[in-house]
Amino acid sequence: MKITQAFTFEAAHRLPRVPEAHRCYRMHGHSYRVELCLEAPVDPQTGFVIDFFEIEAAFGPILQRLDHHCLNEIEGLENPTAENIAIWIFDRVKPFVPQLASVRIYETPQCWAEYEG
Ligand SMILES: Nc1nc2c(c(=O)[nH]1)N=C([C@H](O)[C@H](O)COP(=O)(O)OP(=O)(O)OP(=O)(O)O)CN2
Ligand SMILES: [Zn+2]
Repeated sequence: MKITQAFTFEAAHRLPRVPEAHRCYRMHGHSYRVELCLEAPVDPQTGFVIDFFEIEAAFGPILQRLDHHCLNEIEGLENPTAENIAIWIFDRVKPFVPQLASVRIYETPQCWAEYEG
């Protein structure tokens, strides 16, 4: 069974490795959407893969490190592309939520990156 919980955060970033003429070279912001997808059997007792509240508790402190921050200043996110943010989140959530199967990060409703570890 797969379950997904979505979160949002606001953050500033710039992409230091694109050409200077690229508009993303300059500092700007996004309203990011994160989707954490978990895959595991349903516990017949609870009817849950895992309680959504447990995911929220595990991801909360990680989300706080991103929300209303400049992503370039966060260790490991010096080049904060959607791809690298997905990897960064996956690597930090997986130890606490072993059922984590993938992380999706949306920069806009039309553009996202998905990492499956
Ligand atoms: N593969 C990737 N390509 C791009 C990424 C990325 O993370 N991975 N990121 C960017 C920039 O962050 C850029 O800010 C995204 O562009 P944006 O102007 O926000 O999005 P749109 O062009 O779709 O939105 P408009 O409404 O047209 O401004 C670029 N590429
Ligand atoms: Zn951007």
